[in-house]
Amino acid sequence: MTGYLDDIRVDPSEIAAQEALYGPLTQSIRSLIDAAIRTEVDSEDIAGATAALTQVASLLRARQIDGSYGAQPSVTGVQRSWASPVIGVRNPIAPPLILEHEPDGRVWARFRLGAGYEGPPSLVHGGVSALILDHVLGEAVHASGHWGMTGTLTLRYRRPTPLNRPLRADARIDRVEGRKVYADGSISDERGITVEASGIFILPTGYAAAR
Ligand SMILES: CCCCCCCC(=O)SCCNC(=O)CCNC(=O)[C@H](O)C(C)(C)COP(=O)(O)OP(=O)(O)OC[C@H]1O[C@@H](n2cnc3c(N)ncnc32)[C@H](O)[C@@H]1OP(=O)(O)O
Repeated sequence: MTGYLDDIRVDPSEIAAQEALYGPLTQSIRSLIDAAIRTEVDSEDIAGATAALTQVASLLRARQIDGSYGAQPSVTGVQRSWASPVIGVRNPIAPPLILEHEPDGRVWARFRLGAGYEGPPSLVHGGVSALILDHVLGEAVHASGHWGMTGTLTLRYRRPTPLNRPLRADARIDRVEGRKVYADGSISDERGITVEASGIFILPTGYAAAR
């Protein structure tokens, strides 16, 4: 079976050029999502904005890939997750998280979540916290030289997570048992942990280990 991480390398300058091109587009749409949720302009302006956006969408759709973005190769030959809803350079719904990797394998990110991530009023939606923790735990698994699909993700919501405040996500792997990698992590605000997570990531039958 073909490995999930194909060993194809793309010229770094081409990737940098693509990031410089698509990054600002994504940021504009991110800002648009927030504006669409919070706007109080009159109905004529809403109608004008709707028409303008329909035009923009058809401009972008003039040439596009079939289906979803998939696993595009990166400089290092591993998957380039530009469509990820957590870290994606080309996904406006990604906060995005900029992940930092420590030499001991810990993975963390600082971020803020605005109006587009609301659950209870002025608080982060629990599913959004789960999304972020699934990804950050998965990254810790990947950083350890393993790869796996999320088999089980267990969350404990200890306190509400605030919108529009500095947040931090942390993850590390706990242990490896055969094809299963156990990882732990959390989201914290300035006062400490708000959500704790533990996950079991499983290398599917028939797939080769990443390293
Ligand atoms: C770097 C990028 C980070 C990205 C992070 C985001 C990750 C994701 O969102 S992944 C998407 C969500 N996850 C999925 O869709 C997974 C769907 N499920 C599957 O594909 C399969 O059920 C899968 C891969 C989990 C296991 O399938 P399979 O390889 O057939 O497992 P199987 O042979 O039955 O079991 C292997 C071992 O795992 C255990 N196991 C199987 N399923 C689970 C599970 N869901 N939870 C816990 N343990 C499990 C079995 O008991 C067995 O344990 P042992 O070896 O001790 O007997």
